[in-house]
Amino acid sequence: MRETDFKRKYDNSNGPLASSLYSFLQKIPKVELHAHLNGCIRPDTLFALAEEKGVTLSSHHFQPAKKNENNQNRYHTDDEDALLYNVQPRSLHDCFDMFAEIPRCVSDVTSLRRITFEALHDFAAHNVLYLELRTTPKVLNAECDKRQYLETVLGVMNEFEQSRTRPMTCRLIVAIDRSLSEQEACENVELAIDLRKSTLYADRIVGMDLGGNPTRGDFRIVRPHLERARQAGLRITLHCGEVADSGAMTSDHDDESSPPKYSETQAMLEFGPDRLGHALFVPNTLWSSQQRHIPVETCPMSNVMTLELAQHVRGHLIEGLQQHPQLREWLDTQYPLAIGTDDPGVFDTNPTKELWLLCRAFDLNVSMICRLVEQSVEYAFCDETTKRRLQKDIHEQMLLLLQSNRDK
Ligand SMILES: CNc1ncnc2c1ncn2[C@@H]1O[C@H](COP(=O)(O)O)[C@@H](O)[C@H]1O
Repeated sequence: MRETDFKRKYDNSNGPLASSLYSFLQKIPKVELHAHLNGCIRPDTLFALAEEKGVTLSSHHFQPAKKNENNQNRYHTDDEDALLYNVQPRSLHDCFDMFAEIPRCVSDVTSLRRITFEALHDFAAHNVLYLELRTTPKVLNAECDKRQYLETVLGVMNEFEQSRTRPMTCRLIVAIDRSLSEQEACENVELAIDLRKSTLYADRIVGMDLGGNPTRGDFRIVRPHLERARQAGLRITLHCGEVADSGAMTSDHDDESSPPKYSETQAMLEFGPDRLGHALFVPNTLWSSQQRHIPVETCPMSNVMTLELAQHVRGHLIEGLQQHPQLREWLDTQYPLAIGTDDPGVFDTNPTKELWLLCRAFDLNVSMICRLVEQSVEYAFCDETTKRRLQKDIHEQMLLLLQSNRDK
């Protein structure tokens, strides 16, 4: 089948073929480079853990998804109809409220093991062949300090890989929460460096992430610790420009007598991270030509929700995504991108849904989306041998899938 035929077959936006597109996308091999462990929690697991531990969750945030009643008949109704809407409250503010509540339920090693296993299982179910999962190490209780927290997650990754006939390759990124203290940042970096000395974890821990509430904290405080991590061989990804020039220290004064404004986004670009998370508000003037090649981890559903893009179109996700501040330009200019889910449990998403939304919002055909996925392996933090093996596996699987569609 030629590319134009594919486009005709799979790009029928509101018609019954939408489900064919979804099931095709579900089968393609994928790469997930931007997922936060606690944000992956299955809603059912969260409710079960809350009950078990006697935790009352805020009813505003933790409720089953509702359909947008006003618009149920506006679009063609097919199996995929439920995917079109997300009217749950998930502004940036809402989701950080939720992030504060989840650890009250994931409060011991047993529940940490459970959410890790389930997250890995859920990614593998969408044929993710390579996963970089990130998490902020936490002290859960007297039996579980930050080191045990990370060792638990790493242990589950080992078990998961060994138990599957066609294993998903799992890697860990140790996260720093920018809203916490410098000491926390320092501890997380030292822990990541120390754990990598063990042959058990040397390959498994690949990088550090700076995340957390973008309206809090200051990159300048964390920067020396990230520098140290980089010198120790860890790769660095930064949540950057998630809100307009993030950073609590930005000066309000802009007259000639006052010192130049501190731009956190600029400082992050100058640091030269290996990848950027989100990069929603990075003015064109800030990027030097070299920085323009820093790959971006983009998370369509998360962006639609935190920027409240779908609110203006009655919760319709595709129309919401079309308002994304950067994606159209990135796709048009073939900017280096990796498509991620961010927090599948919080945003009611999964790796297939992300690709499906992207295809439908920006009129991408399946060949384009396959190319995008294949290219994103290049931005992974694993070693070169693993990358080449993955590229080969992904390419072969994609060819087989495209071939079998041609034969139908
Ligand atoms: C919505 N976009 C986002 N922007 C920034 N940080 C985010 C995030 N989504 C998640 N996190 C970070 O990941 C933590 C949850 O996973 P872990 O407890 O680390 O496994 C959140 O508390 C936040 O620090």
